[in-house]
Amino acid sequence: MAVYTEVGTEELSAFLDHYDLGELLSCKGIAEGVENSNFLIHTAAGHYILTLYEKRVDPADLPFFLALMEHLAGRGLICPLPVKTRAGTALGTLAGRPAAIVTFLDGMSVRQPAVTHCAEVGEALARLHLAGADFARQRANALSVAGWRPLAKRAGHRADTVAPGLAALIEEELAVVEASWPNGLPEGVIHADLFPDNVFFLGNRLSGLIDFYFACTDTLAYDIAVCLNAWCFEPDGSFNVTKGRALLQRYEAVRPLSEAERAALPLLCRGAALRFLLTRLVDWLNVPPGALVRPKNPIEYLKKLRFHRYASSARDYGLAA
Ligand SMILES: Nc1ncnc2c1ncn2[C@@H]1O[C@H](COP(=O)(O)OP(=O)(O)OP(=O)(O)O)[C@@H](O)[C@H]1O
Ligand SMILES: N[C@@H](CCO)C(=O)O
Repeated sequence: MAVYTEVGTEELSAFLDHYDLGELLSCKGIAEGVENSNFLIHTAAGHYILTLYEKRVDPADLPFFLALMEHLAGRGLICPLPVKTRAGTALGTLAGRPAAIVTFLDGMSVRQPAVTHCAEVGEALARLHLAGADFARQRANALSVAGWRPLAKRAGHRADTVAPGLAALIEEELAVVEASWPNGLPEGVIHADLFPDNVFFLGNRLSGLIDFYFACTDTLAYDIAVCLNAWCFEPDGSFNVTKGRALLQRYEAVRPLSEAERAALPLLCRGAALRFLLTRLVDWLNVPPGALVRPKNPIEYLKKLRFHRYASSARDYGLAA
């Protein structure tokens, strides 16, 4: 579920009075997502998404996320556009929470991405990276390599209750990525969480990207590594090199990779798998009693990490020599 905060019709109508969206016709809570409370609202002006930002989002980061969506939409990327009040602000307060309204995007996410979906996402990611190149704001990635050891500490030896030997494996992986994490690769705005549930399709054509709430300034190729992890593995845990090739080729058709980025790809993929293994592990071990949120399975990322440990070059991901 992802409605943590309920909103009364009267307070929502009063909130909407600040916008040029006309009368409120309906408001429905959206079950998907785990971070924030989301509502589909229908007003005289059309359909919109209302988001109430919950505890894991730092309110100080919200101007970055909202300005980024506006910037990217302004450069032709299909992503939610924050709607402004008559006074010109995109961020307000509703039911005691920071809140924003964004445009509704048509389309549906895919559960089992096919090769063609991977290709589409590769192109969209490259376009996002180019569109973000002149975005003036910066936001450090709190979940990059320096943020992983504190997560591992939070899990501690309880990791072994999820898979025997996991605590030691995490320790080994941290040592590798901390010692050799690449510096000096091209940086810019990255989405950092472009999983299939954050990409919409109409048929086989990509129709929009959502959920920019992990976006930050970081290594562009790391964003590719996140996508290779999220899009190109099969349910049995094997890497589908045809999907990898499709994603990388369409990315490179828009933004070719440098030799240094290609060489770093296996390590970036390894780091990205460790990042999602760790956040999932911490969530898995700390489900609040009675919570309706179903944590995501960390083991999926342990399997992916095992693949990356044996990958020796970008060719293992489908990139031509
Ligand atoms: N602009 C939009 N247009 C259409 N639907 C949207 C839009 N934004 C969000 N949604 C719907 O709301 C759901 C949750 O949104 P989102 O993924 O941003 O939430 P979240 O709580 O941040 O989730 P996550 O767990 O992915 O971090 C999406 O799966 C989608 O169904
Ligand atoms: N995409 C993340 C969840 C946070 O959005 C995961 O699958 O672990």
